[in-house]
Amino acid sequence: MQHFEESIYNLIVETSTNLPGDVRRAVAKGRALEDRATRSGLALTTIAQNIGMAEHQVSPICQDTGMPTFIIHTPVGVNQIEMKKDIHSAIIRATKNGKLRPNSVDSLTGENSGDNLGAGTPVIHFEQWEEEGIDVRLILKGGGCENKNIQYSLPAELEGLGKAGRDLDGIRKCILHAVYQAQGQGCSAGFIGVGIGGDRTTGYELAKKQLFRKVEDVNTNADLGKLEDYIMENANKLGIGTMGFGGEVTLLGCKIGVMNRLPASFFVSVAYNCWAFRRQGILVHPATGDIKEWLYESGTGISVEGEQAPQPVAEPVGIAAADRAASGIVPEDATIPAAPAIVSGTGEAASEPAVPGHGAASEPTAAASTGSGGSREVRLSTPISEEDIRSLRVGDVVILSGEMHTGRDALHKYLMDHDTPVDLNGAVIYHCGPVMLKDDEGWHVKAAGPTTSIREEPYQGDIIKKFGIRAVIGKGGMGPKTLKALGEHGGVYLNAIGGAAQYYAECIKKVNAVDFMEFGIPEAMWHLQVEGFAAIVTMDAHGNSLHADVEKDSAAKLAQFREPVFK
Ligand SMILES: O=C(O)C[C@H](O)C(=O)O
Ligand code: SF4
Repeated sequence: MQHFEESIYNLIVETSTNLPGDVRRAVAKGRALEDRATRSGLALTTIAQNIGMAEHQVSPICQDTGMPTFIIHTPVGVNQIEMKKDIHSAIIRATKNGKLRPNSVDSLTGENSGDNLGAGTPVIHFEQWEEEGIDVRLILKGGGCENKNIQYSLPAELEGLGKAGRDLDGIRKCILHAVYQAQGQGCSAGFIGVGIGGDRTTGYELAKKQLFRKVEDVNTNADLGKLEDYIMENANKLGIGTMGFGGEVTLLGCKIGVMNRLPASFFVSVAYNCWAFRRQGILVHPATGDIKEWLYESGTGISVEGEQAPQPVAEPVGIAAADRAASGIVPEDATIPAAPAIVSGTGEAASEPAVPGHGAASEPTAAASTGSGGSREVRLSTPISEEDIRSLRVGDVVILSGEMHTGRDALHKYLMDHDTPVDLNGAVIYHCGPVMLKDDEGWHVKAAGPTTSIREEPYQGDIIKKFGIRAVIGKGGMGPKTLKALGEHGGVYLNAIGGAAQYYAECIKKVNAVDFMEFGIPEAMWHLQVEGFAAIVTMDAHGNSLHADVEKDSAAKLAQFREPVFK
């Protein structure tokens, strides 16, 4: 099978950079349901633009290319040992070429192997079958959405929903709760795979395998098909929205599988996948290793525009996101807009009605312009003053220029009891683990979207105060400890659009330097020169948190699903 390594390399690149057709149609459907001028609507526009950029630049849709997981069916007689060697070499090549982020980290030492190989990685499941061809499927599922997977053991008492029994209605409650508990942290709007039964291990495996079904297929089990339809009709009533900003679209797909269980156990396992639902497959010739056919429809040419009733919507700056997305590629001569789609073309930010429970925006600073609906676009350069930060309110869109510093799990733990290598007074910390490539000119950013910020909650408040940091950028929001520190010290949390890795890479004009390379590329402290980096204030220095409000609001909505539906 002399071409098998090349075929696997092509599968990896296609999966990482070109969102498949069925997923794009689901994103387009979601966009059609969301008001374009809201934060969620504009986040989806940024996502659409990012999808086109990734395809055009053949670069990772999201910087987190996850735990490469292969499910391979082979006819009898195929040498799986040789296949595994070819897969490893393709993984190494794809990592070296910046199509995968080095993601294999020693769980005890924290050391990143640098080439995505290591104990248990990549994941390769081989199964034999009666067919002649070799069927290879790959999913790249990132850590942030993997962290939102959840497993229920029935019967159980579920928050807001009461008792969940060992029946279809109990399963219904588990699935709704699974969508609720993810909030926006797993980069909603998401897709879920559900596994009913099995033991703890096989239940989760079944859930993940459901993600290999096509988005538009019909469940062969009529009862489960009805449950899938019910979930798709009702999960969006939770109002969590894209990125957890609040909105009409929280879930884009639900696929449910079932298997036998032990008498003592009744597990309902949910695999939560973000909007960057990257899975692809190939049928391979068993003699030559060539690709005979692709198993999921390519995304090329499939619009993520999403037809919407004509609405007075201000087009994003630069070439309209819709044109980029519709073409599926970013035209060669396209100038990537400095002010991103989060900000409308007229310089007005999302015309979101004022966030419930938040005061009207204070007087705009010199660099601000006021959009309708009370939110503003505020241009700031680092280092940022306390006055400028305290003038910001939840809902404002901040467009940043100047130097910012990446920092996530390893750095935050380190800074708790060490000093910082750079002055962080007035600085911006970006929760991001980028894909980076180095050549003779130095380091280049290949993908740089935000990571889930809640993981830094134990450290963030202390670090903000210890070093004088003014803004933290990430996604999914942070908790009460950080919110308190923002008020005491004068800081804000800015929510960037999760998964928009090409979008934000475009705003990074230069890599000034890097510290802590010993933490590995994703965890190092990258000092980046940015221009036009846009993100939304979702936690401000006045005690306001959009995340707390959406969580409270969606909890109340969840409770509406308490009464039995499937009797
Ligand atoms: O690891 C990352 O860069 C992002 C991660 O997938 C996350 O969603 O937090
Ligand atoms: S950052 Fe968001 S889009 Fe990227 S892998 Fe994590 S959850 Fe998915």
